[in-house]
Amino acid sequence: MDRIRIRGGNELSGTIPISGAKNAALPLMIASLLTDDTLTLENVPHLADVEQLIRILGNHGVDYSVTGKRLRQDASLGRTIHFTARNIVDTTAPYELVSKMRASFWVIGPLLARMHKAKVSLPGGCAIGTRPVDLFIDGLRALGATIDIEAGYAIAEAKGGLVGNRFVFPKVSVGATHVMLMAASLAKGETVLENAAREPEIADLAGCLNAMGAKIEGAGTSTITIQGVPILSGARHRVLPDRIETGTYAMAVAMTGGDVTLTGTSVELLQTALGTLRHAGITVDRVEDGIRVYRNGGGIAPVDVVTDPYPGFPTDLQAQLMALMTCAEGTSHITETIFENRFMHVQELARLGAKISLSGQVATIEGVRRLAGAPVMATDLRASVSLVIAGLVAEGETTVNRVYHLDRGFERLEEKLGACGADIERISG
Ligand SMILES: CC(=O)N[C@H]1[C@@H](OP(=O)(O)OP(=O)(O)OC[C@H]2O[C@@H](n3ccc(=O)[nH]c3=O)[C@H](O)[C@@H]2O)O[C@H](CO)[C@@H](O)[C@@H]1O
Ligand SMILES: C=C(OP(=O)(O)O)C(=O)O
Repeated sequence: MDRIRIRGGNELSGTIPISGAKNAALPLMIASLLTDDTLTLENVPHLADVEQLIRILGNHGVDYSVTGKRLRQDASLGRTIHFTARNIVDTTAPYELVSKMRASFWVIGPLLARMHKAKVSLPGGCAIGTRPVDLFIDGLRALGATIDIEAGYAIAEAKGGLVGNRFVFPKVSVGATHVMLMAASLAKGETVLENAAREPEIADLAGCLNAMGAKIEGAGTSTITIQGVPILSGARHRVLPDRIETGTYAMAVAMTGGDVTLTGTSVELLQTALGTLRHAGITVDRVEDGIRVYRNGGGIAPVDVVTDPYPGFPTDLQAQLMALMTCAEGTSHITETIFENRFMHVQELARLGAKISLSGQVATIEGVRRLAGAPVMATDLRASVSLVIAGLVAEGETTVNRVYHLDRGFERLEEKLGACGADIERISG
């Protein structure tokens, strides 16, 4: 199993190219199931989750081909992948494939819409909470599907096809909003989604679906209206930049000090998180094609943050912010409101000398003068990268084990950080 070894103490300076967003690429790839034409996606990141979803889609009959690989020697590769679901050969998404990744459950939407049936294993993904699927089921039922849960599978049918309806999400859900967008695009008549997720990845999917011929208005707001169409065509769409990767590297620079420009990304995608960094005393500037982040000399000020659905502070940056706050000059509080079990990095950060106490969903972080390197274990995707951030300033050597979590969501992390001066390497085997 690969490990990442870091020797802490180096400032970061230089340029980090930001990849396409994992959490946009996944639903966009799944949207290829909605048409027998070719959906071409540009700027697709090279990640374990993307490769796994290619396997899942392949099982349903989606062919793919890759172009635009390794055009440049820097890390901003952004592959172009062409997906064609000429015939859906299987409407079952088996446990062996789906259990590895939460988003794979989302195939239920397009399969139901196009094939009027689907049998999909209940999902896996990061163990950050119970992560039920009730909202998906209630939403699809509102569009006329019958759904039973049997032996770990959701078995769904929509004889005669899905029919548009009004659906009010009782709770904001990114995944359920993605699925309802895809399903309603091929339903008969109008669907109105209320209390929909507003994440940029939702608007990205809607933009792609509209390019395929869907009629969606309001994506990016909490009310989305979809006029169903009988058929969708192919399209070409560029995956939006990864705001979580952007925020992660911004926090890494905040942690080490130095001066880094994050390219191919935009401040608009993560205003709240960048605002938090400014409160912490970090300078964040909009520059052409990206964001410049620097901290020269000054300390890190403590902050109080609550995670929230977009446009709030993202739960996917909570662990990274906590790593940063371990070195703040004072006490910070971070409240996690999205997932009930997303503090697994706390005990690993403590191995490096962090002082963090937990009370329910609130973490209190008392800044310390120094962290010291140690072996640590990645427990989930964002938790793993928080350990890398801490390792960048910890004195001595930090080894992050179970790097496969990192590979789900960070493209060429050690290369990107290494190019900016970090002493970081991957140890294979
Ligand atoms: C691949 C992807 O894009 N993953 C992101 C997506 O996950 P995901 O789409 O799984 O997250 P959701 O927005 O659905 O989850 C939000 C909350 O709703 C709950 N819930 C969700 C569905 C449901 O049927 N019932 C229910 O109770 C969840 O347990 C959680 O407490 O959004 C999360 C919240 O921004 C991010 O952390 C994940 O990185
Ligand atoms: C939690 C995440 O992913 P997933 O929803 O696929 O588990 C994440 O991207 O941080």
